[in-house]
Amino acid sequence: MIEALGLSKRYGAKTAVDNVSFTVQPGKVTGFLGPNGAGKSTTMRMIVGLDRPTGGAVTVNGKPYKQHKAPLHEVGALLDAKAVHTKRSAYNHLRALAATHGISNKRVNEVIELTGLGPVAKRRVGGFSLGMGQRLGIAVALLGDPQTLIFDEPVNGLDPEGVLWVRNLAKGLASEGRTVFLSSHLMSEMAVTADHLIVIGRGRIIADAPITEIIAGQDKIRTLVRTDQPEELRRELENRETTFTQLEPDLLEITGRDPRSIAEAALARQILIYELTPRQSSLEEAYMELTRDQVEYQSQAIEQPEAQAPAAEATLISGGGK
Ligand SMILES: Nc1ncnc2c1ncn2[C@@H]1O[C@H](COP(=O)(O)OP(=O)(O)OP(=O)(O)O)[C@@H](O)[C@H]1O
Repeated sequence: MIEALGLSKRYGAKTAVDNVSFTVQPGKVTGFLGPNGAGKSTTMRMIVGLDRPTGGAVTVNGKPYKQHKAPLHEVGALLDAKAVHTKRSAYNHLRALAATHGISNKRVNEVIELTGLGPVAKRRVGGFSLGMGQRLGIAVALLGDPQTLIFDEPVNGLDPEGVLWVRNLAKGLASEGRTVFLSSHLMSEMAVTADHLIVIGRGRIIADAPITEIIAGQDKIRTLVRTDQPEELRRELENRETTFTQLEPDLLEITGRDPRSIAEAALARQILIYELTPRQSSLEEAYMELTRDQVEYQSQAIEQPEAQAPAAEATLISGGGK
C-alpha cells in the first residue's frame, strides 16, 4: 500500500507536485495518468526516496521508503530504465543488486527468465534496445519479490508482445494481492490494464476513482441518429442542453438527449428514424475531457496561410515533453 498525504514538490518557482493525497491499494492495478509534465515521475520518485518532498509525506507499506531496512523486498520500482551501469551485463547488474540484499542467484535467474532476458543476459547493458532496457528495469523491480511495485511508463519502447506481457504481469501481480502502481501515456492500454485510476494535471489530483466510474462520470449522453429529415428533428429537439453535430447528410450525433426522448420527439412529428445508437465515451475521451484545462504543453493547431486555407481541419502537432 502506498499512502501520500499533502505531498508537494517545488523546484525553485516551479511547483511540480501540489499538495496531493492518495492511497494506492493492494490487490489491484492502479494507473497513474496525466499529460506531459503533470508530475507523475516526480511523485513516483518521492515515493521511493529519490526526491525529497517540499511538503507532506508518503509511505510505502506503512513507512517512508528510507526507513525500510531491506527496501528491495518492500518496493520494486522501474523509474528510469537507462539508470544502469552500461558496461555490466544484465546478469551482473542483477547479481550486484541481489548481493546488497542477500538475494540468491536462483532468484536472479528466475527474474531473467520471467522477463525474457535469457538470451541477452550475458550481454553488456550499454548495447540494449529501449525494450530490453525496460525488461531489465522490470527484472530489477521484481528481484526482491516485493509487495509493492511502481512502474513509470513500463511499456515505453516495448513491442506489442512486450506490451501484452507487461499487462498480464501487472494483472498477475495484483491478483497475488500486491500493490501495483503504473504510469502510462497510453490510455487505451490503461483501459485494459488498470482497475483504478489516479489522474493528475499540473501537479494536482483531478480524479481518483475506479476506471469504470471515470468513464461513466465523464459520459454525457450521446446518440447517433440517422434520418432523412435532420433539420426537422433538430428543430424539434433544440434546447439549451442539447447539441448537434452533423456527421453525414443523414447522420446526426446528438448530445444531451437519450434515445427514447429522441424517438418520442420524432414520432410526434412523424419523422422517420432508421438508426438510433447510444454511444459510450471511451477512456481516452473521458481523459481528454478531464485534463483539457490541465495540459502544460498544449498541442497547437498549425496556422494555415489564408490564401490556401484548406477545407479540412487543421492538422494537430503533439505537444513537446521533456
Ligand atoms: N529536476 C527538476 N528541476 C526542475 N523542474 C523539474 C525537475 N523535474 C521535473 N521538473 C518539472 O516538474 C514538472 C513535473 O515533471 P514530471 O517529470 O514529474 O512530469 P511527468 O508527469 O512525469 O511528465 P512526463 O509524462 O512528460 O514524463 C514539469 O514541469 C517538469 O518540467
